[in-house]
Amino acid sequence: MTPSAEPTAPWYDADIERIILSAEDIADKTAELAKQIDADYADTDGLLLVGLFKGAVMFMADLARALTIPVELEFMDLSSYGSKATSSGVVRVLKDLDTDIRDRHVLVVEDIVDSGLTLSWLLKYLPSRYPASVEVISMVRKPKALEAKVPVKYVGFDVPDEFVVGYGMDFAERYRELPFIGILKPEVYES
Ligand SMILES: O=P(O)(O)OC[C@H]1O[C@H](OP(=O)(O)OP(=O)(O)O)[C@H](O)[C@@H]1O
Ligand code: HPA
Ligand SMILES: [Mg+2]
Repeated sequence: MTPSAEPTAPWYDADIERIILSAEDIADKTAELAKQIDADYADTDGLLLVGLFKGAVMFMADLARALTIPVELEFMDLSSYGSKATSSGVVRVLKDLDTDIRDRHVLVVEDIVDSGLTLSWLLKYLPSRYPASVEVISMVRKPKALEAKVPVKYVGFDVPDEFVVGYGMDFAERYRELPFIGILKPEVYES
């Protein structure tokens, strides 16, 4: 599909190499994952969704509305990328949890798992707060995360090892609002 086939943000066409997941692909997958999660947590008193700023905001909003079990929304802000296209390798906590997660069923919501560094750090940190359980959902996953064996229970799509943007994902804070997920032209982040 060419970028201009999506009825939005034509001013970004020049920067997007190709769309890999349309808004419809994303919505269909969200509904499918929500159904699975509804069933998996049917016998619990509900879920605490922990979204990571800022990338997971779109997925968090859509997933929360697609689920039928009771959910509460919580956000953390961890950063390892800054304005670059490669991870700095160091995870910084910019905003911690505001609530006590003890005995709660936690589902970490991510837009993307790439090197797996952010998630590996978080999965070591959260057990220190004694949740009843911790699982992870991510709309997309890169091959490096698969190799690193980061435990992502619910995965929307496996995507190629290229820099992707849209549906919450940015490059230098741009492109998050695109309703689709596309590959950013390398000349945009190499320049
Ligand atoms: O698996 P990793 O290699 O750690 O990369 C994935 C993380 O990187 C991005 O966040 P970023 O730190 O760029 O912040 P943002 O969500 O505000 O864009 C993305 O939203 C994930 O949280
Ligand atoms: O490919 C990516 N795109 C946007 N943000 C990211 N954070 C890690 N990998 C990516
Ligand atoms: Mg980012």
